[in-house]
Parts: sequence; structure tokens; C-alpha cells
Amino acid sequence: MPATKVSDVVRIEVAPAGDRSYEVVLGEGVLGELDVVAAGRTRVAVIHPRALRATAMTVVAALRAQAGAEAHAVEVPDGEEAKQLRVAGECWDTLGRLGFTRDDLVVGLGGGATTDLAGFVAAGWLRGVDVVQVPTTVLGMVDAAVGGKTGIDIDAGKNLVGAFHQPLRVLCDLTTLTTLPAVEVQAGLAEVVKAGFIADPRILELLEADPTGAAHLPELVERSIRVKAAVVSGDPREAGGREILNYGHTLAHAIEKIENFTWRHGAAVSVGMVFAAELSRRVAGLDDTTAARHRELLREIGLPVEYRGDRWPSLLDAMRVDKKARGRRLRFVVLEALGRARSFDDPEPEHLIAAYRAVAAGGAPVVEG
Ligand SMILES: NC(=O)c1ccc[n+]([C@@H]2O[C@H](COP(=O)([O-])OP(=O)(O)OC[C@H]3O[C@@H](n4cnc5c(N)ncnc54)[C@H](O)[C@@H]3O)[C@@H](O)[C@H]2O)c1
Ligand SMILES: O=C(O)C(=O)C[C@@H](O)[C@H](O)[C@H](O)COP(=O)(O)O
Ligand SMILES: [Zn+2]
Repeated sequence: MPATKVSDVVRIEVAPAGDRSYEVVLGEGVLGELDVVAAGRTRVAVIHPRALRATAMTVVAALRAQAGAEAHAVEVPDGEEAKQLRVAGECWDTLGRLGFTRDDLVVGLGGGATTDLAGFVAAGWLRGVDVVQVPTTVLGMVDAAVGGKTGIDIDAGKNLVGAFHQPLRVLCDLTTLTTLPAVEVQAGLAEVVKAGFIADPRILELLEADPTGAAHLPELVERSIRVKAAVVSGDPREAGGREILNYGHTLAHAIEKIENFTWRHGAAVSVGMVFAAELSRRVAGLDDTTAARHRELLREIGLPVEYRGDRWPSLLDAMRVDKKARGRRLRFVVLEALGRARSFDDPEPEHLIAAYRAVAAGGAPVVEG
């Protein structure tokens, strides 16, 4: 990982094998580039959450004035509420009313939930129209908006319906983060920590020096994007290597499902990584110090590192519909060492239970059967 410091604007190339490459642009004010990307489009739909209504209005006005497009704001619910089939359906109805054609453009302006939804809407409309992602949360910038995974939640589980649909460009404007509540910054830092453990340990040092992330935010965001860009370039459709980005996510998605998607994704990933680290210690030879470093750092950041002990049986059920599972086999991402992640199939039940004990609040996990 290069020791570059973010100067003004950083451009990171994502080159997915078998697909066109695109840039992730990071810096202050880069949202202005949207007018250039949208030039020549007849219609642009800016999908945004309520919280970003004012920003969306400004963006739409600029697209009309600078890009000469028929631009429209399409408001969706805040956060995870937007990742529903009903909301996607409403967006498609809107595109229908606007007469959206194959060379029109969707823009996803918001956090990861919005960019996941907007990407899915773009992937489905006329079997695929262009999408530009404009993430406005730390999590969206470092992870969700990059790499073309799009989707929605259903009752059966998190992100179970979706498509791979790479964006045309990703514009990460750091000035949009000024309105982001601290708790959302913390949630985003969970994915930053993930990038640190799986690929770039310098990230961990920067966060240990300042667990708020504030002192090094541009560098943390840049480093995390570089990790994601490298991984998805090598394996855009998760045929293998991309699975490492799911570190901590098998348990995290199960928690999110059980909590009816009311937990922040980053908070669930935090618990999931403490669990995955303990599993890694038991089945993949991860050293004790690196395993313990997960809990210490995540706690310092202010993220949760525990979940209900009595929920183990339902968590286990939920993990069986994880996308990495094959047949009756569960699959987890584990660390062999700092910066060395891989998949691991079918851990012995006693290892899973022991790993869950590391995060189970209120004592030992309840085990059925
Ligand atoms: N596709 C992927 O590769 C990928 C990767 C990681 C996470 N995700 C998904 O991302 C989602 C989580 O994203 P998130 O953490 O960004 O949360 P989010 O999208 O739910 O946003 C959190 C809250 O902040 C608000 N918000 C967004 N930007 C704001 C701003 N600048 N100022 C004030 N409020 C703002 C939102 O409206 C929402 O209420 C989850 O659904 C997760 O599954 C996807
Ligand atoms: O991009 C990926 O690949 C990831 O796994 C990134 C994760 O942080 C993200 O939460 C993703 O949406 C999870 O994907 P899923 O396929 O497990 O739903
Ligand atoms: Zn995630």
C-alpha cells in the first residue's frame, strides 16, 4: 500500500476483469464533476434519502444548468428502510413516468443503503442503465459505492436480492461528510477497520492514534478505497478472492436480520469481526495479539463488540442463508495473520460456539439440540 497522503483530489482506478474500468474520485468539492459526467444525457434521476433533500435539490439545479439535462430528484426513505422491493418498485415506476431510456443516467446520492438501492434500480431498469455513485457517508465512500455490489433486503435476509452492476464513476466529496452524525462516522469506521485487518495494517495504526478517525480521515478513506479497488478489480463478481471483503459479515448479516435491519451495518460488522477474529484464532492460527486487537480498537472507536447470548440458535439459522454458504456448508472469512484473509468452510460446531462466546453478552451462548 503506497504511503501517499491525500492532497487535493485523488483518482483511484477500479479495473474489474471483464468489465470497463472506472474512477473513484476523492476530495473536497468533487461533486462538481457530476455535471461533466452527466453531460450529453437527456434525463438524470438523482435517488437520495430524505436527509439529503437540500443537497439533492442543489445537484438537480446544477445538472439542469450545467449539463442541460432533464434532472429529477427521486426521494427514498433514509437508511436501510430504502433497501426494499417496494421502494425499488416505486423508483422503477418513476423512471417509467419520466420516460427513462437506455442512455439516461441514475445517480445514487447518499449512504450505502441509498447507493445499494440506486445501483439495483439502475441494474434492473431496461436490464441495465448507467449509474454514478455519490456516497455521502464514510461507509459509502470506503466500501458500498465501490465495486458494483447492489441489492435490497428481504424477510429471508440481508442483501439476498441484487445484481453486480459497476458504476460509471464514484464521486466521494469529503465536504458532504460535514453533516454526518458522529454515530454514522463510527459505523463507517468498522469497514475501515476491516480493510485494515484484511489488507492494510497502517489503517489500524492511524485509528489507534486517533480512534475518532478525524485526524486522518482523508488518508483512512483513501487507503480503504485502495483496498476495495484492488480486491474487486481482481474478482468483480465474487468468484473467490472478493470474499475477503466479507470479513465479519457472516455473523453481522445474521444480527441485522434478527434485529429487523434496525442495527447499523457497521455496528453489526464490528461484532462480527470480533467473532471472526476469535474463530480465526481457533481454526486458522491467528495470533492472540492480533485477535485481541480487534476488540480493543473497535471498543476504542465506540463500536459494539457484544451481542445477545440467547440468540445463538437463530443466528446460526440466519447464517445458513448467507451468500457464501454452499449446500449445508457454512463458509466464513478468517484471518491467518494480519493482512492475510481467506475463506474457511464448515468450522466444527465447538469452534463456532467458542467464537460466539467471545461476543455473547450475559454469559455463555444458549445452545439448542
Ligand atoms: N454494496 C456494497 O459493497 C456494500 C458495502 C458495505 C455496506 N453496504 C451497505 O451499506 C448500507 C450502510 O450504509 P451507511 O452506513 O452509509 O448507512 P445509510 O445509507 O443507512 O446512512 C445512514 C444514515 O445517514 C443519513 N445520511 C447519509 N449521508 C448523510 C450526510 N452526509 N449527512 C447527514 N445524514 C446523512 C442517511 O439518510 C441515513 O439515515 C447497508 O445497507 C450495507 O449493507 C453495501
Ligand atoms: O463488496 C463486497 O464484496 C463486500 O462484501 C463488502 C461488504 O462490506 C458489504 O457489506 C457487502 O454488501 C456484503 O455483501 P454480501 O454479498 O455479503 O451481501
Ligand atoms: Zn459491509
